[in-house]
Amino acid sequence: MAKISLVVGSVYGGAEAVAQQLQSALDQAGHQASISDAQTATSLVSEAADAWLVVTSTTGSGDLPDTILPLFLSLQSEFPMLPDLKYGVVALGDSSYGDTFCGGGRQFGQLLEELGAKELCPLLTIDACEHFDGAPVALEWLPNWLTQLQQQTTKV
Ligand SMILES: Cc1cc2nc3c(=O)[nH]c(=O)nc-3n(C[C@H](O)[C@H](O)[C@H](O)COP(=O)(O)O)c2cc1C
Repeated sequence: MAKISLVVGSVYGGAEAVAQQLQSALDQAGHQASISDAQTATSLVSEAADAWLVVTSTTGSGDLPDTILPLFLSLQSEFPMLPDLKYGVVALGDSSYGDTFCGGGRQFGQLLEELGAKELCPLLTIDACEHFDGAPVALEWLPNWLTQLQQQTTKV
């Protein structure tokens, strides 16, 4: 059983709905998952999760939504090193935006990498051009992420 904090960035609710479905699936799999309301690095780190699952859309031109931006900026300025943390990123975007496709999720993943956290699976992109509902795509990706989490947390 792992403790997992879901970190969500959403403008219109799509990423939030995906995060809720992931939380239910994680709970059903016997993990302790919660959607974090942390706005600062300190409060998120104090949740003492084994893993963070970032679920965020992109707004503007490759930017993070306002619901997750304060946390991102706080992590960037406090810069806590997180070598024991595992993470995954589920990035919602729209490929018609070209170069900035899923830029928000990519920025968050890049920052976590710089903080020394370990990415369990390559970032998942969910393209609004292809999927009206992103939840099935995320739920299909989740088991592999969980397998990696289990393997990494049982390693000595
Ligand atoms: C004003 C606006 C700007 C957007 N900019 C981008 C972008 O730069 N890159 C991208 O991949 N998607 C972009 N999107 C698409 C959204 O990220 C996508 O529709 C996502 O599924 C919305 O999720 P949400 O409901 O959680 O906000 C933009 C959407 C809007 C409305």
